[in-house]
Amino acid sequence: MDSKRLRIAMQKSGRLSQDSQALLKSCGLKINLREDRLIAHVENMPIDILRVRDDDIPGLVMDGVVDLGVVGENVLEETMLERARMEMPVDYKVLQRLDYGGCRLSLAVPQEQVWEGVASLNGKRIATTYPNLLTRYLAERGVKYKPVLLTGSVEVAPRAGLADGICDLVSSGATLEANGLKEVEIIYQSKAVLIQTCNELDPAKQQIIDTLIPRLQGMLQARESKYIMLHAPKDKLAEISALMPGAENPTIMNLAGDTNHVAMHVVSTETLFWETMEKLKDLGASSILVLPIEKMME
Ligand SMILES: Nc1ncnc2c1ncn2[C@@H]1O[C@H](COP(=O)(O)OP(=O)(O)OP(=O)(O)O)[C@@H](O)[C@H]1O
Ligand SMILES: O=P(O)(O)OC[C@H]1O[C@H](OP(=O)(O)OP(=O)(O)O)[C@H](O)[C@@H]1O
Ligand SMILES: [Mg+2]
Repeated sequence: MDSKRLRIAMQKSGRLSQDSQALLKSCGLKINLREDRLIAHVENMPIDILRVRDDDIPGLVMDGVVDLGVVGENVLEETMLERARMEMPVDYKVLQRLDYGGCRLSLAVPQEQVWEGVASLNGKRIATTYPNLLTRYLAERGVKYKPVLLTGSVEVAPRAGLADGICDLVSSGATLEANGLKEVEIIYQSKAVLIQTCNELDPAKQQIIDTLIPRLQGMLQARESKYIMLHAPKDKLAEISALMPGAENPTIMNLAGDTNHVAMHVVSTETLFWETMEKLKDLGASSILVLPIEKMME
């Protein structure tokens, strides 16, 4: 592998892989991806993408084997605790928190069990893939438990008689429900993050990162912003602006043949809910259009 090319580690397949690929593509990277290949070359920039299991990403970054990595904060924190325990290096920099991979690490017990707080887990068997995060959480609360380490299918452990409860990732809660479990305590909230090695980088690599970060931030900002166009009565402009978050400096234009109304264009930092649109209408606004923004640079 060419050491002058920036190396980014990403999950090969799973919950983060599609979104991570899409985000890099939206930053202008042309990724020549072949499903069977573990390294994908970026055609238009000196970047290589390493496609690995998500568990390996924090270690690859902390050991300086890759320059950047995209991983869930849950895996990052778990790896950090594990490596600290083993007295291995744990240095990394968070370059950007991302807007996908949102989930929580939660404790869950069988639905029929009456929940009387974490103290009731004392001496119980808990199945998890995240023993370090779980141990930290329970130790802070004076609870000693018996870990049952599983790397997948954690939710079936109680029914299979392997454990009394579980500690696993939840987003919609459908997997817990399908396995007769209820979420009783959230122990960690997570999203995907872009991290960088603390090793000194070649200036050429640093320059690529300096180009990528504003693009990435522009994409993330654009994704949560909307371009709003509407017609507004001139005497209600302040009230109408106040309903649209982040819309401090709207563009105001005259409307041909109408002296009472103006056209108003606004970049709002949040999407507009139906309820807000209804309030705008009550204030006399009309022709309200909400458009997605593809890219942004301030
Ligand atoms: N239900 C979910 N909703 C949203 N994000 C999730 C969900 N489950 C997991 N994640 C996030 O995505 C990451 C990857 O999850 P996935 O289930 O694909 O991991 P995995 O099975 O360990 O994959 P790998 O084969 O790479 O080890 C998790 O560590 C977490 O940050
Ligand atoms: O609350 P929910 O929306 O049901 O999501 C939670 C499930 O999602 C994740 O697994 P995933 O589906 O990624 O499969 P895996 O365990 O095989 O990796 C996680 O490990 C849970 O099992
Ligand atoms: Mg994994």
